[in-house]
Amino acid sequence: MSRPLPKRVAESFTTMSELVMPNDTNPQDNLMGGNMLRWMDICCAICAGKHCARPVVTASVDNVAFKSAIKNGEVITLEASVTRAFNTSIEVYVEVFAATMQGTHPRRTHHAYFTFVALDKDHGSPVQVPELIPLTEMEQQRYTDALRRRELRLVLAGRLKPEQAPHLQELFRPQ
Ligand SMILES: CC(=O)SCCNC(=O)CCNC(=O)[C@H](O)C(C)(C)COP(=O)(O)OP(=O)(O)OC[C@H]1O[C@@H](n2cnc3c(N)ncnc32)[C@H](O)[C@@H]1OP(=O)(O)O
Repeated sequence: MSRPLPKRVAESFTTMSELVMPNDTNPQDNLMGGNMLRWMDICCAICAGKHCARPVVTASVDNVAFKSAIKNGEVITLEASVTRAFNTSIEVYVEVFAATMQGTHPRRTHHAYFTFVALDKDHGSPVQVPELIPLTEMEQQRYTDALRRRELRLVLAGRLKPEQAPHLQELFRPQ
């Protein structure tokens, strides 16, 4: 089967908002990390599904730091965009912003890279994804850096040997 036509980042850009409710929080009244991860996964999965036009599954999540607490009653907004398509997998970047319901105390609270794999509808096996066309300077930067991030996560997952990761090695080479 031929590879689907390439797509631009804007074609799958996804945003969603959630109001943090008592059921989402811990005894300190802060949003539970697990709930945050769940919403990040959902937002990224919608974005990945739009890009691939196929069923997608989460293959991995890179490091997520919980630096800034989000309080009960605050509104969070998630923004997800595809950074690069590989063969059957794509990398999606998600940023999370929080603010009060009145829009005060706005801040960026979380960000992470998710990897999704597109599956064939009939057999559930990985299938080729459309390539990504990065247009803006930021899209091109994320696209370039995605090679290094991919190598790092595949090395950490035991799927790639460090000596097979040239973009990653470049980081550690003296200038
Ligand atoms: C939206 C959701 O929450 S879905 C629910 C949670 N997710 C799941 O249940 C997924 C369960 N896992 C799976 O089904 C399988 O492990 C799959 C489909 C992700 C991968 O299956 P594999 O048999 O490893 O497939 P295969 O070796 O062909 O690799 C397919 C792609 O996955 C990528 N991949 C596999 N593991 C990882 C990983 N840990 N990190 C990043 N990419 C990975 C490979 O690099 C490859 O990408 P490429 O074709 O672009 O080079």
